[in-house]
Amino acid sequence: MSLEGRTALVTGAGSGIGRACARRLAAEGAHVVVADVNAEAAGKVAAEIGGTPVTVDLSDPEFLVAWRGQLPPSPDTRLRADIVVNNAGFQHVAPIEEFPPEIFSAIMRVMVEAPFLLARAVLPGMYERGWGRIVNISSVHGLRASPYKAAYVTAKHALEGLSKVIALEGAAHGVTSNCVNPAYVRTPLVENQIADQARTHGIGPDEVVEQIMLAPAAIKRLIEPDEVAEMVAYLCGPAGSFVTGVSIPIDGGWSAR
Ligand SMILES: NC(=O)c1ccc[n+]([C@@H]2O[C@H](COP(=O)([O-])OP(=O)(O)OC[C@H]3O[C@@H](n4cnc5c(N)ncnc54)[C@H](O)[C@@H]3O)[C@@H](O)[C@H]2O)c1
Repeated sequence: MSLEGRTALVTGAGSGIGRACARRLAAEGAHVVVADVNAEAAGKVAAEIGGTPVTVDLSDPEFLVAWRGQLPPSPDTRLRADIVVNNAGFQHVAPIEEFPPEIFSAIMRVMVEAPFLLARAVLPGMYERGWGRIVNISSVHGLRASPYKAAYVTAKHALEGLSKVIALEGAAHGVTSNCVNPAYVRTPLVENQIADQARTHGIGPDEVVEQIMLAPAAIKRLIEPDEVAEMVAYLCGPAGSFVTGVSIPIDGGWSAR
């Protein structure tokens, strides 16, 4: 129970990797604020782990106002968090010349601006208490590109930069900031991608996984959300206290090529 007494905000915690992170951090004793645009999903996960659900759309620049209104009253009006896991995200696949600009903007707001706004809100408190952990769920696409994922690749690369700047500014105040970079994780986001690609290429879902998704990886399987959550718990726990400003691939050897 290395995180007893800590409060962790996990965005997109209603599903997939975020849900696994929320459960894992709660198992370490943290009180978890389960934030998601999907109220039902946030409520379910929060009930499961004794956390606080927050319904929030991170594509709305005013999301912090909605967020504050749902948290239990605190003597401190600022957003209190010892740990932030920036996980919420989604993607859209299209060639650049057909990529809708409004979807590009929405992806940038959720995956780059929201982590920036959250950092602005929580860092002063972390600095005062001399302890904080920011973990950004980036991707292999934060380190390398794929065609047709302009917004996703751009957003993840930007998140890598933000994470390093926070690491440099936070170091003197006991705050670490890191990225975790998974390849394909078995979550609803990936299940949808498998179905889309099966339709596009006229092949079955198993062929999509084997022939397309796992092609660059050395270990030929999808990752489980708990395997990502384990790395997040490591970065937030005592063993991770000297690790900052890095990006850790969990990609079955993809980035070794
Ligand atoms: N699944 C993968 O293979 C994979 C690989 C690398 C990185 N990632 C990253 O991991 C993160 C989580 O992905 P996942 O696969 O668990 O996806 P998921 O679709 O299972 O879960 C994403 C969650 O984010 C929430 N969300 C989406 N838009 C939101 C918004 N505007 N405001 C608040 N919440 C919002 C959704 O409601 C959902 O609960 C994403 O940032 C994704 O880019 C996923």
